[in-house]
Amino acid sequence: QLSTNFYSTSCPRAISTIKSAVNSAVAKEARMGASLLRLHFHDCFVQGCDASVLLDDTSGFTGEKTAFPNANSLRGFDVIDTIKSQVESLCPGVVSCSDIIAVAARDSVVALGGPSWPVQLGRRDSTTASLSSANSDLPGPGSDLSALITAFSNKGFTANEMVALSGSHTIGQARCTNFRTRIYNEANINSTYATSLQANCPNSGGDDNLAPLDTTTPKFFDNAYFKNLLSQKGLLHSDQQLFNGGSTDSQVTTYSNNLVSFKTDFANAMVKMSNLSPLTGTSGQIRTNCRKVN
Ligand code: HEM
Repeated sequence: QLSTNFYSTSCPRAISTIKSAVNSAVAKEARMGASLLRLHFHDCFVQGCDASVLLDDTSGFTGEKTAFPNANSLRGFDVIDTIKSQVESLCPGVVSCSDIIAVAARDSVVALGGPSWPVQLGRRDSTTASLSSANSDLPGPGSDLSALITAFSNKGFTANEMVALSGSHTIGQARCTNFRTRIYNEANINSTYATSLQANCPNSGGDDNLAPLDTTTPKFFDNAYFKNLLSQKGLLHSDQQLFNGGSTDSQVTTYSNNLVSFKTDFANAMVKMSNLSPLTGTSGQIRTNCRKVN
């Protein structure tokens, strides 16, 4: 039901407006590209790509922003607000918040040197959100390979697609609280790498101190993430699980040697992720303000 030309008559400048805004946000801060990509993932894995992740908590409504994977972690809400107000002034009540996130995620990857993909459009926005689904459906950084495979399989993805999508961690940052156990207690980590991370992630305190998920080129969407895994330089426990003597090792090796095959598989998996259970037709609504139900 979605189509790439959904707004071509109702809001012809919507897509170029989103792209310009993403390009300027990424030019200002490269990490914002990573944050917008992650926002799309955390939207789509919880109730489908319906912008449920954008809804603010109020006294009578609990959204997803305080879920463990999101709280003090998800970013990019202001950029989405800016884009939304620009497209609202062009075409009031036409462009959904969920479509804005989907296009912004694609444009972010392109801005950082990654592949492009066609974004199907026509998603509508939810009137609900689910804190409990956000807590249960988004995989955590302590997950083992089997848990990662299951979390993605629950959303219809193969293990191969899970590995390709994990290549997102070639950009962006993580907080100390999410990799502390790994750098102090795990054996399958490069010891020089672990020691260097410990300087900015003490045994206690500094929970929000950041380190790049890709230690070599964190502002560039390439295959360095997979190369790092071969030398046990995955930042998160879950990252290194993809190359730890298990069934996904060979795919990691392939991606580390073949940038084109990673980019192709990543783009295809993103198309699939972007299409997770959209609201269409008369379901949901086009929110005026992405942070609240009309
Ligand atoms: C395979 C399971 C995954 C796990 C366990 C996981 C976990 C995490 C964690 C813990 C962080 C750091 C958050 C923080 O410290 O505040 C992170 C960051 C990030 N994740 Fe994932 N993630 C996974 C898959 C994905 C997927 C599928 C995507 C996108 C399609 C993605 C995109 C990102 C990006 C771009 C960042 C950096 C965000 C920023 O710098 O603001 N991740 N992830």
